[in-house]
Amino acid sequence: MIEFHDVSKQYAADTTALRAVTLTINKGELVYLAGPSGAGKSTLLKMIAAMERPTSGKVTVNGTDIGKLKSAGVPFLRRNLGLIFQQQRLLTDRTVLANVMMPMLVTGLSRAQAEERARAALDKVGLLARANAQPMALSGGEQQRVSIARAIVNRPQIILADEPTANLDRDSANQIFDALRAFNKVGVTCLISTHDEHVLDSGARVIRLVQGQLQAEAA
Ligand SMILES: Nc1ncnc2c1ncn2[C@@H]1O[C@H](COP(=O)(O)OP(=O)(O)OP(=O)(O)O)[C@@H](O)[C@H]1O
Repeated sequence: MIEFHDVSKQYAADTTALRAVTLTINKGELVYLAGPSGAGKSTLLKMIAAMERPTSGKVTVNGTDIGKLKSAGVPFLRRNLGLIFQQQRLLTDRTVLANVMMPMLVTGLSRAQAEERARAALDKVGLLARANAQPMALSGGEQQRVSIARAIVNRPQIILADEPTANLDRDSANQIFDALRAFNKVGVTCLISTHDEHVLDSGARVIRLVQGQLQAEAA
């Protein structure tokens, strides 16, 4: 479903974010992407969403070659992706419910349908009772759960989460991981980056990057 073949990414002559990365993530897998700050985790995730292109090598997502994807094809690719990225903050002047409804209104779903699905998504992350709150009235962990609800409302096949527990305490982080694992259980492929390896569950598949290079996976 997601394949990297000998992928390198160079931002500038002296900045190489990924070096000859080859990996396959199958449908339905939950994979953690670990590694220190600057290791290339965000770059790898951005490539799957066509927010960055490989300098060399090939990235395919559901059979689509990201390097060859025209800009008109990007929305079609992203329709299958639930993105939880730091730069996609909640709109602070809208309610929690309005934030979660937004991606559906963009795709032309009726307000009534969008609201019904948004409420169901908020329920799944345990925040239905806060639907009418303003995001700033929520804790950091709650805001991140709203971001998860917003990412999953269009029923994506793949969730990409970039450091979804950054700046959260242990309990809040565990709630985030529980929510993501629940979506994985119903078949959504999840790729989650983190530099906090304490939160990884034993037995999970962990892909580790160091200075842009993939380390051998533990068997
Ligand atoms: N848009 C960009 N332009 C130039 N250099 C960049 C850009 N994005 C990332 N880099 C550089 O590429 C390298 C990898 O960055 P990346 O953000 O992928 O790492 P990361 O593992 O996600 O780090 P962090 O955990 O701090 O987010 C770093 O040296 C970074 O400075």
